[in-house]
Amino acid sequence: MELWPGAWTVLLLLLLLLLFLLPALWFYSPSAKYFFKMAFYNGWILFLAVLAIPVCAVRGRNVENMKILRLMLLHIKYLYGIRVEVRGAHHFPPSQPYVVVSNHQSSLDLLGMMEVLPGRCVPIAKRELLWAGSAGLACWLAGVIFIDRKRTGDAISVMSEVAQTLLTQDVRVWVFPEGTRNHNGSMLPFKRGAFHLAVQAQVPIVPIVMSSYQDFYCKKERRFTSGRCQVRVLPPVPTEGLTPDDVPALADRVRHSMLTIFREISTDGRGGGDCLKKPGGVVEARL
Ligand SMILES: CCCCCCCCCCCCCC(=O)SCCNC(=O)CCNC(=O)[C@H](O)C(C)(C)COP(=O)(O)OP(=O)(O)OC[C@H]1O[C@@H](n2cnc3c(N)ncnc32)[C@H](O)[C@@H]1OP(=O)(O)O
Ligand SMILES: CCCCCCCC/C=C\CCCCCCCC(=O)OC[C@@H](O)COP(=O)(O)O
Repeated sequence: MELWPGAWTVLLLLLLLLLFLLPALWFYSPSAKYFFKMAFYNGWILFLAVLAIPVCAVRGRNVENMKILRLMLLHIKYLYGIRVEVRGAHHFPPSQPYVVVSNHQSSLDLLGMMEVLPGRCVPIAKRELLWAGSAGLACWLAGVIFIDRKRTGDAISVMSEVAQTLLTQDVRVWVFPEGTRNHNGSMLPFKRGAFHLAVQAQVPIVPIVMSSYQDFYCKKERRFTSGRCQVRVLPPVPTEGLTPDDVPALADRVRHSMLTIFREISTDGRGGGDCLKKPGGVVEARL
């Protein structure tokens, strides 16, 4: 293919511009740095998923594949300088099915989740994640359970099937009972699916709390630095003998204990409040 003679000069100039512009943006614009870091986070996960897919595919769709995804993602915390400190891991029941419930601040939760993910444990995820390119396929191969949040009836019947699978195939599930990402420094009201699931299967609930990221990450402020996060595993909550009527009180009790721990371990100096800085530099606290 013949290129117009000036084209090389233009290409060279563009390349030089990129070489200077990108580092300049990185160093002088915290917002640009935030975008690069988030773009790399997603891009890197998509790339790792491409590597994981053939390895998982030869084993077929299997919860054991979650181990492969976990191993592949464990190093990401080092790339971002995030120290993940795990406490209470001894609370995981050693060999029985259970339902893990944890707070959901951002897609960075994947880091804390992979740090403590027990064997044969699969997350319940929104159906849209299935279409996230290679990551969606890798999740499917690892047995991630997808629910359609727009169809309550369907989501509930999937959860009821899961209650059976928990017992027959000895698996554990990880649910984010807030049902969506929430970075407002507190926890949204809990949806009850996870608790119905645990009561139906009569298995314990293991609550896990990840401390606030607001020290090092704030989407609204476009701030993403290195930092520290504590992942606390709480003692299992038994559900034997409980009936569907007990679910609302059970969900409230678990949420209350998680919120107490969340406030205790979140050392962001903002009281766990909203990280959004008002124009005057005042931090708005919304508990
Ligand atoms: C290398 C590559 C790696 C890639 C990454 C790998 C890792 C990937 C990690 C991915 C992480 C991804 C993370 C993510 O994607 S997080 C987003 C998806 N997860 C969730 O949404 C989970 C939490 N949601 C729920 O539990 C909801 O309740 C569901 C979804 C079930 C329905 O929600 P919906 O909003 O539609 O309705 P509602 O909550 O108002 O409920 C309506 C009524 O039904 C009752 N009800 C509920 N359930 C049951 C039940 N089972 N049996 C009997 N009844 C049940 C309920 O009590 C209520 O009644 P009442 O109480 O008002 O009378
Ligand atoms: C060819 C198509 C390419 C599509 C590219 C899509 C880019 C996605 C890239 C990487 C995927 C990273 C997987 C991270 C998983 C994080 C799970 C997560 O945090 O899901 C959000 C969900 O809990 C709640 O969602 P909402 O807050 O309700 O919203």
